[in-house]
This record gives sequence, structure tokens and C-alpha cells, in this order.
Amino acid sequence: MKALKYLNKYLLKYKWYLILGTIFTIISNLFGIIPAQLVRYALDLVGETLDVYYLFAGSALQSELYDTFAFTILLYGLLILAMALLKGIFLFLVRQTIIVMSRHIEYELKNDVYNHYQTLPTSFFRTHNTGDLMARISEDVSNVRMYVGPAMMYGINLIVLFILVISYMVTVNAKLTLYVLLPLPLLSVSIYIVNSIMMKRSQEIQKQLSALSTYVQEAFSGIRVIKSFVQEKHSFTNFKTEAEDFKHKSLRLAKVDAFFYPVIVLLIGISNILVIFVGGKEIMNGNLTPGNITEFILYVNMLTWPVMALGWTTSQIQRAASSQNRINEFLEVKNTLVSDKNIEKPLDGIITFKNVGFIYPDSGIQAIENFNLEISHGESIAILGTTGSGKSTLAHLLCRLYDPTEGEILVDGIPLKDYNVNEYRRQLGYVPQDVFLFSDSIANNVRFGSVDMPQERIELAVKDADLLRNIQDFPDGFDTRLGERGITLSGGQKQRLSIARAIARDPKILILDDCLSAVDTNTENIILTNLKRIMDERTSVIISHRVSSAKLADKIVVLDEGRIVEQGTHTELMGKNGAYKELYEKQLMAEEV
Ligand SMILES: Nc1ncnc2c1ncn2[C@@H]1O[C@H](COP(=O)(O)OP(=O)(O)OP(=O)(O)O)[C@@H](O)[C@H]1O
Repeated sequence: MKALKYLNKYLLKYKWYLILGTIFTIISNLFGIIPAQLVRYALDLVGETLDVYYLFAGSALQSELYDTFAFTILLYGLLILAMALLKGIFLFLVRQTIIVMSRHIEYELKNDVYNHYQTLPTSFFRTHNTGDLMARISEDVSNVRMYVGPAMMYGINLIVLFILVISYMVTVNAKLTLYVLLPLPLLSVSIYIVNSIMMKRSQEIQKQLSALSTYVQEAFSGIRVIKSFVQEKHSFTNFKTEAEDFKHKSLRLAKVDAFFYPVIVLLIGISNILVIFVGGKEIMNGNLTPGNITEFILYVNMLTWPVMALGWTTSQIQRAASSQNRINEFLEVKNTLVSDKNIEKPLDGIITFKNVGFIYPDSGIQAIENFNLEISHGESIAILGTTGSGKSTLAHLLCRLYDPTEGEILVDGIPLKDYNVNEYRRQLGYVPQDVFLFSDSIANNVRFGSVDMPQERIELAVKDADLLRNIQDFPDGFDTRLGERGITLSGGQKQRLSIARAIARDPKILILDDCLSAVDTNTENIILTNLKRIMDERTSVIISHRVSSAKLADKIVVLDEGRIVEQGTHTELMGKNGAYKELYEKQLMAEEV
């Protein structure tokens, strides 16, 4: 329950919705109670007037009496109708305040969680799967909304109704009130138990449903592999097993559901019988009128729904508390990649690695060890090495996605840690190894958030990335949509688009992480020559395991198991007969073959 305290700040912000909602609840309940009393008056009036009516049988006065009597009953009827209408209007207002408040809170909470996710370091996203992140921002937030919305609304309604109805019932007849209320706690407890069971079972269904949809999504994403390996039958068998499980769980819920409503109706029926039985005796003793009994029956029926909702409300609150707990777990994670000094300055691009070492926190793998390197302004550096030698890790450190565990990185002589992270990253152009494009137009993928980027700049970046001809071939040109509802680019095209996105931002430091692996050497040469021109006065770091990508760089660094094994220009390294030359000859031979 403590977890729900987090929501108080939102409740405080929307306190007027809550206060007005409570006032409307009180008014709407008053318009529910008054008709019950009108029914009593009407019924008692009928009883009393009938005796007088029969007394005047045969006389002219009888029909006059009938007219007055009918008019009074009609008046009561109209009054009851007006009350029902007013009650309806205020119920509408209750929903318009409390439910609207819950939607506002849901919106704000979702925004806050999303914003917080964005501040978290990449290591966080490695240790938590996307499904979990999505569940907390969607399902968990929805559960919390059920608490600040319907659960709170029914809770307030129950309290208000109980105070109004019960205090009135006690003044009429305390004994009958006690009998009437007897089955209600039983009703509430049984609803709570059944609700908890139902909720547990619905959660199981929900879980199975997401397993089923994940399976279907994966199966159809990989449909080409399934078809080429003739695995349709196997895939269907797996689907059937998952669907069978879903059906079994749904039937289990249906069983409880079927049992639930008859029990409720039974308990309400018992309450009504008690009113009639005990109330009848009280009439015979002269303590009550038949109008009172009808009124009590109306009260019992007014109370049953809120009492039924009590069980539901409590289980909703519990559910919201556990959801909010899960949300808080993530909200409490703090971003460690912060800066004390928050330096903001235009970069020159002088990079110094000083005894840098890095161990991945989750795997304990030492990816970089005692790494020293000086990159001057406008220099292009190629980092070469076999798989797993730590090349991408260097790119991550340079983007400050992680901080070194040993040593430090300086940019323009200032520790990287002292820069304002966003301002620093804004001046970087990073092309990651695993290219990611959004389901949007080509132009928007290049523009990527910089809404005011002129079209000429986009076209120039695309041209420098040697992709212009391909885009011109698409019927919609730069407006061609990518992704699920659009076209699929080839691996090389994706890499080039990703390069265009980085260079369009006019970066001071460009980092290309093995992003030319899917293009042929000819295209690679064109792009690298273009980059040399664009990056003339800026620093570029080209990571690759292909010698052809490294050849044109001012300096080449060869990495092995996180350490520098060789460095120098292409000519210098070729003269050394070391790892670089060996790699060069091997790759040259492979190309010739
Ligand atoms: N997020 C991570 N968590 C834990 N260990 C990691 C992580 N990323 C990389 N590693 C490990 O760190 C080492 C260096 O990986 P890195 O990705 O830097 O190599 P690389 O030289 O870029 O390889 P490749 O050319 O295959 O991309 C590897 O042993 C890898 O298993």
C-alpha cells in the first residue's frame, strides 16, 4: 500500500476534481434517498386513504376523494421521476470529475515513466527486457488508473451512501437495520475472495495471451525461415499448444464467473427476505408501516451495489499497489551518467584516452584494458580488430553510454564526465553497428527530430552516403516509408541511411561502428572519400574489421582483446610485418578469390 503514496502528488494537483467529485457523490446519493422516502409516503397514503375511500362508498364525495388521491399519487410519481433525473445528472458529473481526473493522472504518470526511461543508462536496457518496460508503462499504469478512477469513485460512494442511508435507517428502526445489514459483510467478503480468484485467473490469461501473441508475431516475422525449412506443421503444433493453454485458462475463469453472480443474487435475496420477515413482525407490533418496509427494501438494493463494489475496490487497490510498486522500482533507478560541471562548449574534437580500462558490469568481461590514444583535431582514426576485441566498447565509451571503470577520457583536454551529457552527444555523429531505422519516411529518418533541417541538407547527406541514386529510384523518393508498413531496405542501404542520419547533423566527432560491412568495396571507397572531404576539419573514428575501411585513415589502431597491438599509418603498418599486414594480405587474398 505504501507504494501508492507516490500518487499523492498527482491527487494534490487534481484536488479540485476530487473535491467536486465527492460533493457530486453526496448530492447524487441524496437524490437517491429522497425517492425512497417519497415511496414510503405514497404507500402509506394509499393505505390510509383507501380506508376513507371505502367509507364514502356510494356518495359523490367518493369520486372527489378519488381525484385528489390520484392527483397526489401522480405528483409523487413526477417527483420521483424528477429525482431520478437529477440523480442521473449528478452521477454524470461524478464521472466527469473523478474519472476525468484518473485519465489526467494516467497521462501524467505515463509521461513521467517514459521520460524517466529515457534518462536511464543503456546498461539498464540491457538488463531489462522490452516486454517488461512496456508492461510497466501500459498495463501497470492502467491498473493504477483503476485505483485513482473507478476504485476511488466507488469507495467515496460507499462511504457517503453508508453514512447517509444507515444513519437514516437507524433512526427509523435500529433492529430492522441490523437484520438488513447482516448479510452485507458476508456479501462483501465473498465478493473479495471470488474477485481475487478471478483477478489471479485473468492475470494468467493475460500472461498466456501475451505469450501467444509473441509467438504469432515471431512466427510471422520469421515466416521466410519457417517456409524454407518446411516447418509450417511444427509451427502450427506449437501454436496449438499455446492456444490450448489459453483456452484452458479462459475456461477456468468462466467457471468462477458462472458461480459468482448466482451467489450474489442469493445473498441479496436473503437480505430482502429478512427485511420482509423482520419488518412484517414490526408492523404487526405497530412499530413500522408497510411504507417503511418498501423504503427499507429500496435502501437494501441501494446498498448492495456499493457493498458488492467494496470487494472489487479492495482487490483493485491491492492490484494498483503492486503495479505502482513495480513502477516505483524503475522510477527509483537513478542515472549514473551525470555531470557535476555540466560544461557546454563547441567541441574541437581532440580526444585523449588515458589508461582506459572497462569491465562490463553485468558480465564482468574486461572489454578494454590499459588503452592509451591521442586523437588530434580533424584526424581520422581507424580502429581495427577481430570480433570481440573491444571496438564497439570504445565507441560506447566515447558516446558516454558507459563510463570507463579505469582511467579517463578527455575531450579537448576536459574530462568527458564534466560535459553536459546531452550537449556533448548533440555534437557527435554516431552510426551504431546494429542499424536502427524508424517506421517513418526516409527524410524523417535522416532528419530524426531536427524538424527544421532543410531538405537540401538531407539530400546532401544522403548523397555523401552514396544513397541518392537508390532513393531517386523509389516512387515516393524521400517520402518513401520504411518499416512494417513501408518498403524494406537492403542491409547496405540501411547502413548508408544510418550514415546519412549521422552526417546530416554536422557532427564535430563522427563515430562509425562497423557500418560499412554490408556495402561493397567500391561503395565503401566512395563513402570514405566523401567523408574525408566532409570531415576535413573534424574528428572521425572509423571502427571496422575490414582493412579496406581503415586504409584511408590518418592513423590505424589494431586492437586485440581490448589492448592496442599496433598503431600507425597504412604504410607504416605495412612495413612492420605485424598483425595489420597479415590481416591486409588475408583480406586481399579473400577478395581476389
Ligand atoms: N553489453 C555488454 N554486456 C556485457 N558484455 C559485453 C557487452 N557488450 C560487449 N560485451 C563483451 O565485451 C567484449 C568486447 O565486445 P565489443 O562489442 O566491444 O567487440 P567488437 O570488437 O566490437 O566485436 P564485433 O566486431 O564482433 O562487433 C566481448 O567479449 C563481448 O562479449
